[in-house]
Amino acid sequence: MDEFASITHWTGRRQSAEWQRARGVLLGIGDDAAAVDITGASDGILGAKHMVLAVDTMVENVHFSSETMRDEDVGYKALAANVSDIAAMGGVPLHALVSVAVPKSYGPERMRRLYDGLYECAERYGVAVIGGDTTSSPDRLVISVTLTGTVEAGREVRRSGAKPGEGVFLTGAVGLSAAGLHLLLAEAGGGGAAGSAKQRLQAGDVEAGHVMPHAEAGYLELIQGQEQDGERETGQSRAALVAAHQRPSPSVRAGRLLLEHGCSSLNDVSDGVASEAWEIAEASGLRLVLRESSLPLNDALKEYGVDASLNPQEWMLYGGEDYVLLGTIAKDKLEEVRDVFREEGLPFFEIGETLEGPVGVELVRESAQSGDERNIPVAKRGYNHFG
Ligand SMILES: Nc1ncnc2c1ncn2[C@@H]1O[C@H](COP(=O)(O)OP(=O)(O)O)[C@@H](O)[C@H]1O
Ligand SMILES: Cc1ncc(C[n+]2csc(CCOP(=O)(O)OP(=O)(O)O)c2C)c(N)n1
Ligand SMILES: [Mg+2]
Repeated sequence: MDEFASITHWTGRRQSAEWQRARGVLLGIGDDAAAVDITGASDGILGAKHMVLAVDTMVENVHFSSETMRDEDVGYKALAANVSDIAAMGGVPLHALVSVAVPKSYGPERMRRLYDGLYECAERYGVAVIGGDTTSSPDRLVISVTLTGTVEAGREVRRSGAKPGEGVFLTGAVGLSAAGLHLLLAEAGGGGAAGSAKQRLQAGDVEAGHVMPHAEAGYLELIQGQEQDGERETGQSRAALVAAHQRPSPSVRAGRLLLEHGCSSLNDVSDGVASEAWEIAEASGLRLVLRESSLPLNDALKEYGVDASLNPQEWMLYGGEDYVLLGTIAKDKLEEVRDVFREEGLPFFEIGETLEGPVGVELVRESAQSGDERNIPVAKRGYNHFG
C-alpha cells in the first residue's frame, strides 16, 4: 500500500462531513491544509472565544512498548494526552492533526488498529481529525498529535493564577497509571526492576528529608494496617491499574466546570503531582502545601502497593501520566464546586492549600501515634526525559 492509500485506509470514512462541520471544519483530510471556522463550531461556548493549541508526541520505547500498550491504546493515548492539555486550560477540544513516523514492522493493519483507538478517543471527546503527516521511520514508531480547542475569550486557566490562601484540588485518582506501568513491566518479566528504576529516590533525597522511598517505614505500614473496603474480585485491581495506564480519561468536563466557577489555576498531571504542583507554585510565586492524609489513595493502588511491597505514595506524587487536573480555587468557592461535582458524579479531592511564599511544595504528615504534624519538603522531580 502506498502512502496515500495508507492514509485513506487509516482515516477514510471515520467521521462524516456533517459531524466534522458541527466542529467548524470547512475542509478536512485531502488537501494541502485543513480549513476551519472556530466561530461556527458547536462547542458550547457563547460569545467571543479564543483558540488554545497543544501538541504532544509519543515515542516507542519511551512512552510505550509492545509490552505495555496495544496499538489501539497508543492511538487512544496519543490523542488523550492532548485532550488533557486542552482540559487544563478550561477549554473544549476540537481539531486534531496527526503526524506519524512508521517503521516497516507496522504493516497496514497495525496502523489501522492504532487509528481505531485514536478515533475512539476522538469520538468520545468530540474531536475532528482534520489532517496530519506520514513518514517512514527506520526503527521505532513516533506519533505526534496537535490539537486545537476553544475557550471563552480571555478566560483560559493558567498555571500562574493561584493566590495564597486558596484550596488545592485534584479531579481524579493519581498514581494508578504508574502502578499499571510497573505491573505491566513486571508481568513482561525482568522489566519490573527497570520499570521502577525511575521511581527510586536518589540517595540524597532521603537525607534531605524528602518523601521516603518505597522501602522506608511509615506510609506503607500505615496503609497495611487499614481495612480494605470490601471484597475485591481477583483481577479487578489489575484491570483498574492497567486501564488507567492504557486509557486515561482526561478531565474535560471538570475543566469546564472549574473555569465556570472561577478556579484560579490548573495543570494536568502528566509528569506527576509533585512536578505539576511545583509548576503552579513557581508560576504563581507561592507555597503549595499538600496534606498526606487527603491524597486520594485508590483501593487498587493500595492493594498493588501492599502486594508488591512498594510505597504507593511514590507513584501518587512522582509517577505521572494520570491526566487528571491539579488546580487551585478560592476557599469560599469550594463548597459550590464540591456540590456541582457531586451532582455530576465527578470526583473532586481537596488535597491542600496555598500559602504566601517562599516558593515550594510541602507535604503535611501527621504522626499516627502522637498526632503531631510535620511538613516535609516535596522533591521537585517527576518524569524527566533528560533526567
Ligand atoms: N497520518 C495522517 N493522519 C491523518 N491525516 C493525514 C496523515 N498524513 C497525511 N494526512 C492528511 O492527508 C492529506 C495528504 O497528506 P500529504 O500527502 O502529506 O499532503 P502534502 O503532500 O500536501 O503534505 C493531507 O490532508 C494531510 O493532512
Ligand atoms: C515503556 C514505558 N516506559 C516508561 C514510561 C513512563 N513515562 C514515559 S513518558 C512519561 C511522562 C509523560 O510524558 P511527557 O512526554 O513528558 O508528557 P507531557 O508532560 O509532555 O504531557 C512517563 C511517566 C512509559 N509510559 N512507558
Ligand atoms: Mg509535552
